[in-house]
Amino acid sequence: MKKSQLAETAIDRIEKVFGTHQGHRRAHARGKSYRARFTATGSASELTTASHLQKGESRAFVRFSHFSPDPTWADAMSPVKGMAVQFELANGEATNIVGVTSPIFFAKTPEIFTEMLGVAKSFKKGKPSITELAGLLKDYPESGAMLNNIRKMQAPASFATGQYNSVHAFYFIDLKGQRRPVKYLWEPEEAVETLSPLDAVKLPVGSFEADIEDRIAKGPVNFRLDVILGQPEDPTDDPTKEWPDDREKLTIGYLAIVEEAPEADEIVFDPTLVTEGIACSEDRILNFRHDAYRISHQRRMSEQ
Ligand code: HEM
Repeated sequence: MKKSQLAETAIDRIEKVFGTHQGHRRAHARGKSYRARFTATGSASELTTASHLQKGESRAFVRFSHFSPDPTWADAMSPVKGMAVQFELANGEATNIVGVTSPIFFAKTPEIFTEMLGVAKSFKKGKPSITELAGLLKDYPESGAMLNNIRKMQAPASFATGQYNSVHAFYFIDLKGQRRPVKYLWEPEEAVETLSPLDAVKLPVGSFEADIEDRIAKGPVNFRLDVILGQPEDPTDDPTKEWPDDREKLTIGYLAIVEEAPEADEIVFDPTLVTEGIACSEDRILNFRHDAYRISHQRRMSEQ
């Protein structure tokens, strides 16, 4: 199957499992968008020629979200939260960093992702095909481990207290053309804080949005942008694998989120939108996301 056909199938299956929600993103449907200022420290200059990572300031949009494709789900049912950032570049172009509060993804390839959604379809009818799912998890143990983690995972207490991972690796490319694998990590200025599942279920729908609005009304909500520097043995093609904890981290910038920006709701935060000085890794899930996000965008815009 061609990559774009597989992406159509994946989006069709998301709709089958979670419903079609007119005008909404087909994943991370509920969220809130903001304006931000990004200040690059300049410490990435030796590793990449990317213009927004040279010492200085740029403007950005940020969208916080709950992972569910169903916008009516309670905040607690989406322990994975998203933080998508789009930087405006001096040449009029843009580039994105899209993060979630999990360091890994549950499927290694687009085919596995789409196959798993095909099985999940039966959950909706209240008759989970346990045999099929068990077979699938036996074939893909990395997915089983991740799904177990999600079950145990605690949501951040606020969008402002989450740590957001790019999950995929990217390459920084320096002036001489040398490539260095990196992963991004947004670290909150506030202490990292999570919610117990018991506290999370008490929260009314939309409480995360109300909380972040309150915080921003009082002053900027701040994040630090770190890159984790990969070593040659670290996998760059597998989003189900974390890199070892002891990898060097470099702080390359600070983000101050300052005001609401509903106009950013239309943005497609395609993680493959990189700029000169940065390249996507070979990770097939990362590259698949380009088509999936385009299709979701087409569908949601045609419904407005
Ligand atoms: C097979 C893999 C994946 C598929 C098919 C997929 C699909 C989607 C779709 C359809 C959207 C909505 C796009 C739009 O309408 O603008 C979306 C949004 C999002 N996805 Fe994924 N996704 C995948 C993997 C991931 C991974 C690995 C991450 C981890 C960083 C991620 C994080 C997000 C976030 C944070 C958003 C919200 C972006 C925003 O605020 O607009 N996704 N995803």
